[in-house]
Amino acid sequence: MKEKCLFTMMIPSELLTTTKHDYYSWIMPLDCTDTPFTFYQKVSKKKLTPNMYWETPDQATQFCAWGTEIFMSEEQASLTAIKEFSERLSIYQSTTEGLLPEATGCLLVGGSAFDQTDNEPSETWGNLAQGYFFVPTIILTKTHGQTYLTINIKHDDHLDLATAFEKRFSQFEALQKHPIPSYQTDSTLETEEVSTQNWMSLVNETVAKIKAQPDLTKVVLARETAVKQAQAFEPGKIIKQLKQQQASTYFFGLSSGDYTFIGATPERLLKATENELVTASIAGSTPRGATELEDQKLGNALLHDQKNREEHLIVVKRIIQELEQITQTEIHAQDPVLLKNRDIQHLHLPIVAKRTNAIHFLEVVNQLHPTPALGGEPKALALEWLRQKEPLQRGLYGAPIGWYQLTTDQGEFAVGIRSGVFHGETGRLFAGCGIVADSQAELERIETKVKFRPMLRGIGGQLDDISK
Ligand SMILES: C=C(O[C@H]1C=CC=C(C(=O)O)[C@@H]1O)C(=O)O
Repeated sequence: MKEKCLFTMMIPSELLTTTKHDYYSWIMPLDCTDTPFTFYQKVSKKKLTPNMYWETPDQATQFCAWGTEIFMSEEQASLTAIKEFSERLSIYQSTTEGLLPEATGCLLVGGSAFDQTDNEPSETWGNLAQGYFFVPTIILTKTHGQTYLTINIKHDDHLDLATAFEKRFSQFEALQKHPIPSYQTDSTLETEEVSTQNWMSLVNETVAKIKAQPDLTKVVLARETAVKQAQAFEPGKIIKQLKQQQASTYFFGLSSGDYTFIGATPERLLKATENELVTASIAGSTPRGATELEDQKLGNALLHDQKNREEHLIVVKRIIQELEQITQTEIHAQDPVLLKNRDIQHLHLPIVAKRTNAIHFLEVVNQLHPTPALGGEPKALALEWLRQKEPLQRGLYGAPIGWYQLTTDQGEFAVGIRSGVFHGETGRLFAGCGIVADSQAELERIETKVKFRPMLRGIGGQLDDISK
């Protein structure tokens, strides 16, 4: 009882008297031994969904978000629909901070579908198939060394705000008291690359198409590995293993019901701050070497390889063209550098544009997605080819995943690659690669095999020889 009173007194008084907003958002700095990841493990183990975990490659920002009174799936989860939704909302926000810290407050979190016109029901993706976004009730964020708790309450005519905030805070405190879960050791994992021969035939067909139709220069083709084990996959355990095994990637997990999309992607789609739009071109790949010398040789060869440079330049040109159009300012392209992850190295070029005019962040995300690193060039022709020929359902694979701060029009989306979707004892991992006129099916098969590795490691799979 005493704790309750103390807590009620902490609620800023203006939050308790304000009315007529769609959302009431309270953001407070917190001294907390739990990290967003330890919290995520608890939330995920208790199957409190929807939930989302997010961590940036530099680890500067992490959050665990869960619970909701509003979620968007199916056609409501398209980038256009969530933009319209965000424009209608009126939010009252109370924070002791001057500026709202990153990934705190009234957020929309989640991911859109790769192809927002795909409305096939899906066993693989469940209700994530066409994208899934939610406004979380509780968010534990750690950003630039400080932890924050956000509680978001949706308006209701009969709402007693003090009671509503108290109830959420008690849920948060109850979870804090829970121990961090421990996990069973893995049971035997079965993995099967799906229809590899058909996929290689499609690579050959796509090369022939590109040669025959010179205005189509690149198509990114994806394939799947089916995975299965005796006990259900545990998202907290998978992300824990991913985090132990590699650095310098985003880590994300998005769950709705029994379906979870997980990944360790190196690729940023777009970060929007007040003054900048920050994106990157990542395309062109080679494996890591077994020794430092071999690694350097492979990296140098990649930097000077004409086919890979071309694949990369297609992405750079398109992103710059889109951003120049959006911001009405000129951007000068530099040469790419190497981005090295545990299993793979890429050609990488960060691209920064000034945020000059009142362009909606979600509109820029919509405009950029899919870049030619995931779709192809030109976008429309490549997507048409994929819709016609690619048999798998991409769902959220290769699509924007991240967070959007509704009160500031800022946020960050990564590209959902090096990823997989899990449901009970089964899962599907995805990997794709850019096909251009010079592509060879066998080399592309090997490249995608390397790209399955991060997630295979995360679920404790065997890593066989990439050439097999
Ligand atoms: C489509 C994927 O990677 C993209 C990102 C980086 C490099 C790529 C490449 O070299 O082909 C792909 O465009 C994937 O990992 O599933």
